[in-house]
Amino acid sequence: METTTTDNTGSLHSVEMNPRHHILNRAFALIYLFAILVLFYNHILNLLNSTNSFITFSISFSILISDLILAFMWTTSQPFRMRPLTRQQYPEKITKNFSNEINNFPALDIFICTADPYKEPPLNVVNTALSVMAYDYNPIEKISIYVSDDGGSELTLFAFMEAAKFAAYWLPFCRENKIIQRSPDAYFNSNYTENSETKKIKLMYENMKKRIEEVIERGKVGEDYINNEEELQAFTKYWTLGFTRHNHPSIIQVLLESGKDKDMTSHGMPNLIYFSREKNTSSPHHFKAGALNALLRVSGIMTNAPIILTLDCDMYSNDPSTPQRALCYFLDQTLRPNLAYVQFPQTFHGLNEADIYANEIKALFFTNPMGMDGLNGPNYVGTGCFL
Ligand SMILES: O=c1ccn([C@@H]2O[C@H](COP(=O)(O)OP(=O)(O)O[C@H]3O[C@H](CO)[C@@H](O)[C@H](O)[C@H]3O)[C@@H](O)[C@H]2O)c(=O)[nH]1
Ligand SMILES: [Mn+2]
Repeated sequence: METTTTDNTGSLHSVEMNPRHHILNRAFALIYLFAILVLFYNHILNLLNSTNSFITFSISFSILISDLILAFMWTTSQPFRMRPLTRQQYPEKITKNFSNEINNFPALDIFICTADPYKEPPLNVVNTALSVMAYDYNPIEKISIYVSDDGGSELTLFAFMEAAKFAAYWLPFCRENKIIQRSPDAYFNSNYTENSETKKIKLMYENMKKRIEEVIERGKVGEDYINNEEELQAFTKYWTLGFTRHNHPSIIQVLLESGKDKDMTSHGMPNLIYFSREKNTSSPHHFKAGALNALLRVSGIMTNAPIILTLDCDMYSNDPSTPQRALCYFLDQTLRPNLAYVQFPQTFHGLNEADIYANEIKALFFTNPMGMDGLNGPNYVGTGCFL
């Protein structure tokens, strides 16, 4: 396939324009436009011939209006087909060409928003967090994960206390075995090779899952689930009489402290912070946007990383080199003045194979953003975005 690729050797990323793609898209648009014009010509003829009966006139007229709306929608989507771009990153070059960067990646703050422990099970949020805590990042201590809980739920905090303990085993397991799926749930549902080590870690995951699910079922964290004085203090300090999810002071609980907490192999760990912003019924909370604003203020004081990744609670990262891929753009000084964010597309799991209902939403996450990239840059889809 003939393509135009811009890749100065040593560059951390390349951009590819496929001229055949462009010509075919444009030719198709032209043929389609011609067909639309013929259609409207036909509609107008029908309209003129139906003036003697009110009913046939109104039918012809309403069909014309509907087709006008569809043609308008088609026209607005066409610019995205004119100049689509494909991008490629070379994270392995960060090590080669930026030897001084390898031990000095910039700090990265990761925001994960959740809002309700019953609609968004904490076990899923834990999987989201573990998939990014286990990123290949050097040093891992530079990563800080902030979990924003708009549900203000002790159940979510409990789930993350458990996750912090499990992470001490999960992170070295992923690192040493070069696991790709670093969300435990996705990993144990994949075709992994079973051996004594995977059996052991699966058992630990199942234990954590059982504890989290039992607590959710009971609706409160019983004393028998609390392991130490520190945990007890966190629950009794915040969840006092009069605490409701719509009315409570802010809660910040540091569950893992990088530099202090180590995993089972004495390797460092990222920061893990549970956070629930202050809420009261008299002021609007502005949903996820409000949560992100509060996270910006908290992280600004605690870690203030130059790069932030935003994630929803119902997703996980499926590639441990993701932050390095984003760095391929952020480390490029020539790109920097015009670079607002680096966004990854969402892919969905659990769809039927042929995706007959188009649940992948390919146009929203692939086709349109790649087309916008060739014009002025893609729109922000709200998640999976480094900024
Ligand atoms: O008061 C709230 C309400 C929601 N959320 C979180 O916001 C995220 C997105 O909400 P969801 O209900 O899952 O929306 P979706 O339609 O699945 O998400 C898409 O649409 C949202 C609204 O446009 C964007 O914010 C998301 O990034 C985008 O993935 C979730 O993590 C929620 O936990 C909060 O933190 N606080
Ligand atoms: Mn969602």
